[in-house]
Amino acid sequence: MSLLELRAIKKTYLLGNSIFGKRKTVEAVKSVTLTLESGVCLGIVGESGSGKSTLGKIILGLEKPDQGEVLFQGKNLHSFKAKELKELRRNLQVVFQDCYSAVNPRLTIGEIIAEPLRNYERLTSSEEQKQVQGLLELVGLNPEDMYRYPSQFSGGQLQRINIARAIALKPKLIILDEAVSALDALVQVQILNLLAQLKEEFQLSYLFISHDLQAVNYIADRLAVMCKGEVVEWLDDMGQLERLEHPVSKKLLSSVLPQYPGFL
Ligand SMILES: Nc1ncnc2c1ncn2[C@@H]1O[C@H](COP(=O)(O)OP(=O)(O)OP(=O)(O)O)[C@@H](O)[C@H]1O
Repeated sequence: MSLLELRAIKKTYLLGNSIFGKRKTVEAVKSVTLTLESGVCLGIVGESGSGKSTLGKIILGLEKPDQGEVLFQGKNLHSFKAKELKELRRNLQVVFQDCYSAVNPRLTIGEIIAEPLRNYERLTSSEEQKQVQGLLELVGLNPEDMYRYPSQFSGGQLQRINIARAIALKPKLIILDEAVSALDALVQVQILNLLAQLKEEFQLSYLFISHDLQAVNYIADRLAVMCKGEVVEWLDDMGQLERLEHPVSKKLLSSVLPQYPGFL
């Protein structure tokens, strides 16, 4: 059984009225079917507006698809009862691009990382402190950082804190939505290395959403290329990047393989 399965997902947004009074719509996701196996990092790449984030929001339950099904461990997400939904949230975490707005500036780092632990586990304060400090070390930060505030950290450090919070409950799947896109190149590589190491250590699965094929290529095991709401190409093996054929794939490829005779 796949960890995650999307079956013919469709999502259309209603926009404002056109000048003729008809409601305009945008088909953000047209008919997406894909599967993600346990322990795998699936990269979803595509240009801006191709529907990547909408897909992520649908999996997270932040948006409801107009048609289609999302199955998590074989079960339709939209049929989940309250208790199952709580369990799903434990197993399904997310790290967004904007590391600053993802944290409450008035809370200490310790409180931020402890939040999922407080929601799901009954720990004594010394157990909680030990876990938070362990998580900080795991993401390459200092245990003493738990007493500091978000404004005292760089973007890369804050993204490490967001990752620590995301792995606190040892989820099965983490959606990484442009999670390294706002960071400097060197910091991006450091965070990608950290994500790869955590994936191995905790057998995590990732859905790595990005417009940057270079970053996707660094971490993903498999690849889905999206264009105008559809998956237009699929790779089971990242070693076969040169085989990509769709014009959008070729355009994205030129950033990874500069010698590629594509759309430089
Ligand atoms: N809440 C919304 N209301 C109306 N249109 C939306 C909404 N969210 C997304 N869209 C539209 O749906 C399409 C897909 O957007 P989406 O954000 O999923 O793409 P994306 O590939 O993630 O791009 P980006 O990386 O720029 O966010 C776009 O045309 C976008 O304008």
